[in-house]
Amino acid sequence: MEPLPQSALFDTRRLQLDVALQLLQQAGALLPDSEPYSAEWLQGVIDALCDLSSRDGLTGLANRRSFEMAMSREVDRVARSGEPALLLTLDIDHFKNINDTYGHMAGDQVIQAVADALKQVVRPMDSVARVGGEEFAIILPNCATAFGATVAERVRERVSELRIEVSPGQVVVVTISVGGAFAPQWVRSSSLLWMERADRQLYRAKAEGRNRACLEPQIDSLVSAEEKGMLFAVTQQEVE
Ligand SMILES: Nc1nc2c(ncn2[C@@H]2O[C@H](COP(=O)(O)OP(=O)(O)OP(=O)(O)O)[C@@H](O)[C@H]2O)c(=O)[nH]1
Repeated sequence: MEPLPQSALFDTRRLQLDVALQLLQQAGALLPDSEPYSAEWLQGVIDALCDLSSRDGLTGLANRRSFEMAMSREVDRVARSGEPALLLTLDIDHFKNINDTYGHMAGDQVIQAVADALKQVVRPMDSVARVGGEEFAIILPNCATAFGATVAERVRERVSELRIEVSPGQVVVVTISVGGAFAPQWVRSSSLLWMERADRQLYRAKAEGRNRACLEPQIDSLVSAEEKGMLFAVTQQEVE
C-alpha cells in the first residue's frame, strides 16, 4: 500500500470516541487489546461498531439492515451460479396475546427463545435475522427446490415444540406461520421483490389458519414481468 501523505496523518487521540466505547462496553463487545489509539486498535473498534450495528439487540441475530445486504449478495450469487436459494419469512402467531396475557418481558423471552431455536435448526451457512417485532427471515443458500417444503416444515415444527418458561411454573407454547420463495435462478432480480414473494406466502399461511408453511409453487412463469424487465435492462446495457 502507498504511504499516506503527511497531510492525512493526525493525532488519533483527538478522535471523540467516548460514546462509541461506552456503547461497545454496554453491549458487552470485546475491545481490541492492542495499544489504544494505534491503527490496529482503531480498526478493532470500527469492526466492533460494524458488528454491533448489524445485530438486533434483543436476540443477537442479524438485523433488517444487514439481512437486506445479505439478500442482495445472495440474489447476485444465484444469478451468477444458478444455484437455488430459499428465503423463508416467519411470524409468531397471535403474539399480541402473549404480551397481553403474560406481559411484555415474557413476550421478549418468547422472541429470544424462537430466535435461538431458529439458529439451531438451520445450517451454519444460512442467515437468520429478526426483521421486525415478532418477524424473522432466513436465507438458505444452495437449498434444493425439492427440499424447500421439508425445510420450512422442519423450522415450523421446531418452534412448535418449544416449551418456554416465562416465569417459574409458567410455560408458554407458540406457533409460527412461514412463507417461502426461491430466488429466480439466472435472473438478476431484486431482494425487495424476493422478500415480497415470500411475504405473500406468509400472508397465505396466516389466512389459511396459521401454524403452517406455504411455499410459492415452483413454475417458470413465476418470474414476474418486473423481474423479466430487469433482466432485459441488464442485457440491453451489456449490448450497448
Ligand atoms: N414483547 C415484545 N413485543 C413486541 C416486540 N415487537 C413487537 N411486539 C408486539 O408484537 C405484537 C404483534 O401483533 P400483531 O401484529 O397484531 O400480530 P399477532 O398478534 O402476532 O397476530 P398474527 O400475526 O396475525 O398471528 C404487537 O402487540 C407488538 O406490540 C418486542 O420487541 N417485544
